Amino acid sequence: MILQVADMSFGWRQQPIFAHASMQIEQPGLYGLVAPNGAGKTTLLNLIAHLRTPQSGQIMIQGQPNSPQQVFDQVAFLQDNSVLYGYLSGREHLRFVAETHQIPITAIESVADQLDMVDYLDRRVKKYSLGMKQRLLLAMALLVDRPLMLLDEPLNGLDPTSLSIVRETLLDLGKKGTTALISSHNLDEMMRITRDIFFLVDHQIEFYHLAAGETAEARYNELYGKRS
Ligand SMILES: Nc1ncnc2c1ncn2[C@@H]1O[C@H](COP(=O)(O)OP(=O)(O)OP(=O)(O)O)[C@@H](O)[C@H]1O
Repeated sequence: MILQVADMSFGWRQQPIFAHASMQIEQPGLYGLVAPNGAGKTTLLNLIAHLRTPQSGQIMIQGQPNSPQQVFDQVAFLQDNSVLYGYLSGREHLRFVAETHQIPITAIESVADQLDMVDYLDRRVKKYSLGMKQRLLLAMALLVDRPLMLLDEPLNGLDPTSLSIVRETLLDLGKKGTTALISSHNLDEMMRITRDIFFLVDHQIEFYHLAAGETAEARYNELYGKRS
């Protein structure tokens, strides 16, 4: 089992987010994570990555509890751009990631090339646009190259060209047997990446495979109220 969340509950003081929720990923591949704003997508990714602790229940990665060591060994996490340092360049971020994970510095060039970032790699991040930051965050996750990738809104703020670069990158990851859990509000783009989607509904995590002809938007509207 690649990822197992079992009977997990987590909430803030007045607000339950998960109540005895469970999820499983048995097969490698790309999986979507979809829910309305504030439902708990980022919280779920933080719980899996051990940045938050559930009040009850278990989270297992590759059959082991999600200890900090297990997360370090098995998981690459693309968080939001608040984890970036404005006064450092993209290359400095990638160097730092490579050093802490004992990855050869030469891997930086190929990741930067793959995401078409070479032109701005030496500029300070405070001068980056939102889309440039998104590509740097994805580059950092790709460099770490773990069997399980947690990608929090990797499609956010991308122009059509960047979107197609990122889409191809994610599809390649899926082909090489990496597992990625990808949150997004961009349902059309999500469907081009995967038809296997986890939806957060009533404090539970529901898996759904979109059948041929079915759209993520129709499923979303069915689950969250609006009728099309
Ligand atoms: N540190 C915190 N303290 C209290 N409540 C929090 C905290 N962080 C998040 N929340 C609340 O937890 C809920 C889930 O937040 P989360 O960021 O996981 O949602 P999300 O599904 O990722 O939302 P979005 O689509 O807007 O990114 C929200 O209602 C939010 O207000």
